[in-house]
Amino acid sequence: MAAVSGKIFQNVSVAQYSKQNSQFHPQCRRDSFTSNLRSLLPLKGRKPAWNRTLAMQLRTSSIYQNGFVSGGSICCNAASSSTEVRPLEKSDFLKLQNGSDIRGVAVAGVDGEPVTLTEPISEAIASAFAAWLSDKKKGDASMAMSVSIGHDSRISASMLQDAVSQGLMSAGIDVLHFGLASTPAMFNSTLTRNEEVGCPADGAIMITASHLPYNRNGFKFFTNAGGLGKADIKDILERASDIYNKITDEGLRDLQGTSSVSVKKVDYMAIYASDLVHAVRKAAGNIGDLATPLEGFHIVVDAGNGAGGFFVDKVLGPLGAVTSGSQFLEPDGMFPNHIPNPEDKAAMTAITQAVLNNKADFGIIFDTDVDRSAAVDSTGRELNRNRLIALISAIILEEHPGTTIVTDSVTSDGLTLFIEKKLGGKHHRFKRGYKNVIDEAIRLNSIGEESHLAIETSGHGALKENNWLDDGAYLMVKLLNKLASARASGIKGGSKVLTDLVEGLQEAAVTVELRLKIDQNHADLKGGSFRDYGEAVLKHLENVVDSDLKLVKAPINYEGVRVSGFGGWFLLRLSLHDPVLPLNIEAPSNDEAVKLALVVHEAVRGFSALDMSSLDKLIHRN
Ligand SMILES: O=P(O)(O)OC[C@H]1O[C@H](O)[C@H](O)[C@@H](O)[C@@H]1O
Repeated sequence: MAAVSGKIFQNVSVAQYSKQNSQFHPQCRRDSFTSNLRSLLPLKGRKPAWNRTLAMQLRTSSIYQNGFVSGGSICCNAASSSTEVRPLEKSDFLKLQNGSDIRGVAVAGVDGEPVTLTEPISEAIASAFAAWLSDKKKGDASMAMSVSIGHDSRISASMLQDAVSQGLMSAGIDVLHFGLASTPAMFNSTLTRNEEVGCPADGAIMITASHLPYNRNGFKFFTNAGGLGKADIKDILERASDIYNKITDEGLRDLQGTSSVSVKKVDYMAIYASDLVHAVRKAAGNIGDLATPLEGFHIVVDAGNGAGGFFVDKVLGPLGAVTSGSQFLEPDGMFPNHIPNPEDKAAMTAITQAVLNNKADFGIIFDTDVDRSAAVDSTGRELNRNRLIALISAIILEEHPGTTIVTDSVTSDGLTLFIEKKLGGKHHRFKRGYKNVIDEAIRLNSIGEESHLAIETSGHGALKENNWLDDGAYLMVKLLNKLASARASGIKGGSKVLTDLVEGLQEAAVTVELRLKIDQNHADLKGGSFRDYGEAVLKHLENVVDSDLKLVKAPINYEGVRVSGFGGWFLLRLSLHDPVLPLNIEAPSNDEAVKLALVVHEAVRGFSALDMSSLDKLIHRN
């Protein structure tokens, strides 16, 4: 059963898709594949988990069934049960690492994007996580361990959830299925004590590729110590490669044994959301109507068809807010309305328009898996990027005077002035990457420098009071707290109470972000890595800047080359993941922006593997 022109038909069985399969490797005998994993894994004194009946139950209990769009454009990567798995190189697994996440192509049909995140690979990754977790916990060998699994709205979610469940069960791990969930809720499930639902889980896996296109997917892993870091992800991928290849080397054996692990469906989002509701009620204090402190506020939410729709019925509704005009709340992994990404212009325009059309007091937008967010005030002013950081900083610095705010590297000079001069805090501009800023804030605290907020211009933000959970919903709760407490104290004016908090933030007239691609196949790289090449570009730029009296290199800088001049600044750095040098420029006018762009252009034009077209365009457009 196929779907047509962009629509996905649901309730389609996996078996029906077996012909539309992976380009990355042939289909596999997944049942046998799974059974063979067991010989490589710590079974914790349990019997092997997998059997065909359980597989069927898992498949039919999935919220989203695998599906595809006809016309050769989209199909899910469902494995058939008839062909064998071909061994893969370790490097194939390591290519799936994206900083502290795993990301790959899970849906076939996009030209030039072969499937890399197949069911057996995902199973092996989940089994490797189980082994990693078992090593970390170093507990009693007979101790039962559990892992929660959640996913965003992607069309490959169900397929990957099944594969991941199998990988965990093969390792004797009890599985908690949360279904559609947010990334922060998954981390939360490793912290929350709730015996009824089996929490805290020993580990959590979120199936998501954040805002990336529909054909991608990936995994984020958590324990109660937080999200796994780069080194752990590399370790897991290496283990996964061994598991995967050992099985294919040894051939496939028949499944034996019975299941002694449990698979439980849990409505964890209800538990997580009620904690958010409680936080806002608490912030409203003992004044006014405690149960519905947002009564009288009209708040619209744009979930971008990701996992954030729960915020309307499970958070804002119980708090008494009017939410009419909220949009794109239904999960739809084709993201038909806009990219669920608060950094995306079209997405911000959509929520701004919704606020204005509905004459709402406030607007909230989430990314696909709700670890990022942004807001819009009643006048349609976007509260994102530097403004959102300024706003949350103002709230945190009221609560913790003088504290250090850790941000990513592309934050503005105006933000530093605002945090340090207006709010009396300290701005620690660190590196790009949400995990980098969170880890840095934790490190600062550990050496005696108090920090309560780690936040990126991307909309990722984590607070000490919230266990350094990187949570877009909790960031918005901090803003709702302000609205609720203002109302409780009789202050009128809707979201003005928030807009007032960023009064005095200096903002550049011109803000530019370009991404200069490095051609990895270019002869200039001489077979070396794009990272080495990018570093060479940056070193050269630094030398040029050092010899130019009009330019001042940032005295403290943790990433790339950041330079002040012509009343503005620029930062050229290496992308965390891609063969790209992102260039950020902020300037008081177009002319000044072009002068800064020219500095970069002149310095790096000899590097012919670098795609300068966007820089050329900027210079010649003005
Ligand atoms: O270095 P870039 O390519 O700009 O990517 C940087 C971004 O990468 C990922 O999306 C991370 O989740 C973000 O925290 C980070 O800001």
